Amino acid sequence: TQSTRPQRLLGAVQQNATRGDPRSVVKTIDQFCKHKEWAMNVGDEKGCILDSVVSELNPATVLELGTYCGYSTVRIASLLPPHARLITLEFNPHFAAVARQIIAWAGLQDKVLLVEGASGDWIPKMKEQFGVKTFDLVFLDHWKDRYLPDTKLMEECGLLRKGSVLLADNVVCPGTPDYLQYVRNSPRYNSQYFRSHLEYTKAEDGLEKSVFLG
Ligand SMILES: Cc1ncnc2c1ncn2[C@@H]1O[C@H](/C=C/CNC(=O)c2cc(-c3ccc(F)cc3)cc(O)c2O)[C@@H](O)[C@H]1O
Ligand SMILES: [Mg+2]
Repeated sequence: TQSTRPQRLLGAVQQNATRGDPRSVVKTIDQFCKHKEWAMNVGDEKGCILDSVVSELNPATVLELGTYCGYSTVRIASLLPPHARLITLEFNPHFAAVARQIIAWAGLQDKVLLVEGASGDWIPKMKEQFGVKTFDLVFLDHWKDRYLPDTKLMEECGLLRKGSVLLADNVVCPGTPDYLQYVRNSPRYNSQYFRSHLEYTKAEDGLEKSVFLG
């Protein structure tokens, strides 16, 4: 049977990255996407911005929406303090299976909880199912038309506190116009655009960092 791109990406990690070394997993995926096949990982340029936001925030609880192959999951989890936890939501079982193996190859499975299912179904269950109070950081990188409804849902479910940070990928390309308009015009957020490029290309893209004001 034909392999899928995520399977080929996993193969590259298993052949070239050092087990237990998140940086080598990240580097291997970026090499694969630059020289073999493009894939929709946040990439190394926006990834450095992601790293700086995570390092500065030093979050105890992180939510990622849209795991895909686990590239940003590995980047974030590798920067978390020992008892911090990252919950990542992915509704495609094949992508989830690949991501689990990539997260395990990086040795980060103890910090990461990959939950299979749709964000809209799981966000309302975060408190009762996982004992989450609020999230210090949310990384949005799933279907672009879900950023706004899921943000409103997180507000309604009391999952954001004063100072919680939303970091959104692709606010320029493919673009998330309704989400941007909301966080940039709502009095409940302080929003900032970090200009960068679409992963592995010269096209413009960027990350929007929005601090919830409570
Ligand atoms: C409600 C719900 N619940 C759970 N999982 C969910 C979910 N909605 C989606 N997912 C999951 O998350 C990933 C989806 C990511 C979507 N990302 C993009 O479409 C994307 C596209 C580009 C891109 C840019 C220029 C182009 F020409 C082509 C593509 C770049 C990117 O960085 C992207 O992120 C994928 O793994 C999907 O199964
Ligand atoms: Mg993205």
